[in-house]
Parts: sequence; structure tokens; C-alpha cells
Amino acid sequence: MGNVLKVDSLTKRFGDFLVIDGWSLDLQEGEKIVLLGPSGCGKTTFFRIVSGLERQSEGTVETFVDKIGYVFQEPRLLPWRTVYDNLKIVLDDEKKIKQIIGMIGLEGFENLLPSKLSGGMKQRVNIARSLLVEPQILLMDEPFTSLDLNIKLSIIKDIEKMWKKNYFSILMVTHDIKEALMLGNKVVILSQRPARILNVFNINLSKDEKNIYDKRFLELESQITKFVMSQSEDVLV
Ligand SMILES: Nc1ncnc2c1ncn2[C@@H]1O[C@H](COP(=O)(O)OP(=O)(O)OP(=O)(O)O)[C@@H](O)[C@H]1O
Repeated sequence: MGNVLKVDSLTKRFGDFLVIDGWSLDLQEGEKIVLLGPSGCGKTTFFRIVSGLERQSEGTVETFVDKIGYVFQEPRLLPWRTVYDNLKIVLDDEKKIKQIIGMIGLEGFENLLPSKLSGGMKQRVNIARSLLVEPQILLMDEPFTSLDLNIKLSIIKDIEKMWKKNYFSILMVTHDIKEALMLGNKVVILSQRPARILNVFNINLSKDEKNIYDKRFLELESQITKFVMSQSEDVLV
């Protein structure tokens, strides 16, 4: 298993304003890392640096792959195009589009315009669009924030199906511990701005334990919540 991303002592300032303070982390092939941090701690800035849209102040970020997919918080679909056509503009390959539509729960919605879709369905299209080009790294910037718990859990299960098929690496940011535990192999806890990496939890939950009522799931959720609360006077969740 090789590294797909290596971040070493990454620091980002906007003028004198320190946002990211010395982050180091490695993302391995097939690994799913979730960064858990409060609003405004620099998560989007980090993704912009990884994608090459922003330059770091100090430290290094190396990517060892050429295809990086990006799922934004808000689905950015073309409103005048159907679900199918929103996918087709990314990759004009009917077989692959049909396959992904099946895997990510969009069957029967292919010919609808985005305005006819619920928030959850729009986000499914958004994710399908990023996965269609088979990225080696998928960056997800709080993709489930405005969705109900049952919908986000169902989308995470579908992403897991895609992950089993293509074994890409995932880096997701969120402020929701349940989401982090459902998706991640590793949960990295970030502090308030200037954001530092405070702790890394390895998540070794089996398929059955990835269930919000499961005893081990609840134990880990409680352990991470306690850690986060002990680090900050502000409530994160
Ligand atoms: N181009 C910029 N110039 C100056 N300050 C910036 C710039 N981009 C971001 N910032 C500041 O850096 C901080 C981190 O922003 P960023 O968008 O990365 O946070 P975030 O963790 O993604 O926030 P949220 O969860 O609210 O989306 C914020 O205080 C923001 O105002």
C-alpha cells in the first residue's frame, strides 16, 4: 500500500492571520481519513492547497496520483440539464454513467432536472459526478451538512460500495462525529483556528459495528466527544 498524499508541516497564513498550523499527515492508497474540526478552522483552505488552487506558506504537500475528485458542500449542478446530462458532461460514457447511477441510488431519476430533486438526491448526483472519472483521491468538503441523518448514512453506505469496487482514497472534512465514524478508517481531530492536529483515532469498526446503535460505535463516539470537549470550551457538535 503506497502513499497517495503526503502533507508535512503544512502552515498557511493569510497575511499575519494564521489558519493552518503545522499539519502533517499521510493518506495511503484505499485509506479513508476524516478531518473533524469546527467551522472556520481552515478545512476548505486545506483542500484548496491539496488541489493546487492555493499555495501554502510553509511545509510541503505532495500528491502521488493524477486524478483527484472534489465533492463540494453544495451540489453545483447545471440547472438546465437532467441528472443524466449533468453526468454526461463529465464523462460521455453511457455504460459507466448507467453503472454509477445504479450504485449510488439514482435509478429512476435520470431524466429529472436538478430543481425536481431533494437535497439528498442532488448530493448523490454531485458525488456520482466526482466518482465517474474514477479519481484516486476523493476530497469531500462537508458533503452531508444539510441532510437528515438517515439520508447521510444511506449515501455513506453507497460511497462505501463504490469504494469497495474502485478502492480510491478518501479525505473528508466534517464537524459531525457520526459521519466521521461511519466513513473513516482514521479520524483526525483539529483544534479551533489556528488549527492544529490534536489527535488521531484509528477506527477499526467491522461492517456490523458501523451502525449508530452498536455498542462499539457508541463507545468510540463517546470517547471522541470526550476528547473534543476536553480540548475546547466551545461545543463542537
Ligand atoms: N483568501 C483569503 N483571504 C483571507 N482570509 C481567508 C481567505 N480564505 C480563507 N480565509 C480565512 O481563513 C479561515 C479559514 O477559512 P476556511 O474557509 O478554510 O475554513 P473552513 O474550516 O472551511 O470553514 P467552514 O467550515 O465555515 O466552511 C477563515 O477565517 C477565513 O475567513
